[in-house]
Amino acid sequence: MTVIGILGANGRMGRAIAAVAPELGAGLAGGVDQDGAVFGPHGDVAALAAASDVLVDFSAPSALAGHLDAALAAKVALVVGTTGLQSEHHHLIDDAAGRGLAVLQSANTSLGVNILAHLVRETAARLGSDWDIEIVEMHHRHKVDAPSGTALLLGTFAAQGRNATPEALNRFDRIGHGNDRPREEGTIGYASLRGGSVAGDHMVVFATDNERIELGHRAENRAIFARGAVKACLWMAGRPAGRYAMGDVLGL
Ligand SMILES: NC(=O)C1=CN([C@@H]2O[C@H](COP(=O)(O)OP(=O)(O)OC[C@H]3O[C@@H](n4cnc5c(N)ncnc54)[C@H](OP(=O)(O)O)[C@@H]3O)[C@@H](O)[C@H]2O)C=CC1
Ligand SMILES: O=C(O)C1=N[C@H](C(=O)O)C[C@H](O)C1
Repeated sequence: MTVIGILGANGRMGRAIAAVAPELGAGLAGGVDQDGAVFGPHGDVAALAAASDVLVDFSAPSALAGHLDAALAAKVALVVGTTGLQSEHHHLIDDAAGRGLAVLQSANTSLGVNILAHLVRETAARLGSDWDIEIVEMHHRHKVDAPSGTALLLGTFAAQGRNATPEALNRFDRIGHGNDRPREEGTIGYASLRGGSVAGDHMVVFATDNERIELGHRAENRAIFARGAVKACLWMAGRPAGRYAMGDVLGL
């Protein structure tokens, strides 16, 4: 049986993962957060890593470097679901993969969003730059990062469809830069709403003169992310070193 250690175990996602792991046939070594053990006998990340086949991290970007080091030292795979990652965090992940870690990073572990990402890439590839792309997301009032990691993931797939990088196309600054700027052709815009208990809604709008295509996904609860994360853990345990994505697990 694959045994999982949960990082960020006291959080909404950490608790959701602990709840679904048994029904998917995974064992639990325990869970820690920044204050130590949340459940199980292991009081820090190093001890938990040593007792696990794979670690799963849904915590905070500031914790990532320590979690990568602990996984490398214990020679166990790591699944990273934390969002709000900046380019320096992605470099740390690439570096750890180069130093022998099997690491999967995904801003959204649900099947539905990963299917949606492929539909977005395909749609963007078939439409010219006279089709404006806007990504709208809504999440619960406790979420700290914006735009969501999923919105950025969907924007990356849209940019790929246009043979471009998200860095070249993304625009985050429509508000606060004066009132004299029409939309720049070919760019990808983002809007973030926060309120209530929304688990995660995403909509990608392709708009041109007189018509629109809207491709979207609504998460009704966190169990969809938690099940995807546990499936990713089961798939990652014992994998060779390298950086993986949810599409590898799902065969997309
Ligand atoms: N990939 C995906 O499919 C999904 C990703 N997410 C992402 O997962 C992350 C967690 O979300 P959620 O569970 O809602 O957040 P919560 O705030 O509920 O939980 C975060 C957990 O991480 C712990 N934590 C915070 N900072 C640190 C640190 N520096 N070191 C160790 N542990 C730390 C917290 O401990 P404490 O309580 O002591 O502060 C808490 O246990 C977010 O980035 C979110 O966007 C969420 C859903 C799905
Ligand atoms: O914080 C959340 O809750 C979620 N975060 C992820 C994101 O930033 O995209 C995934 C999901 O939408 C829920």
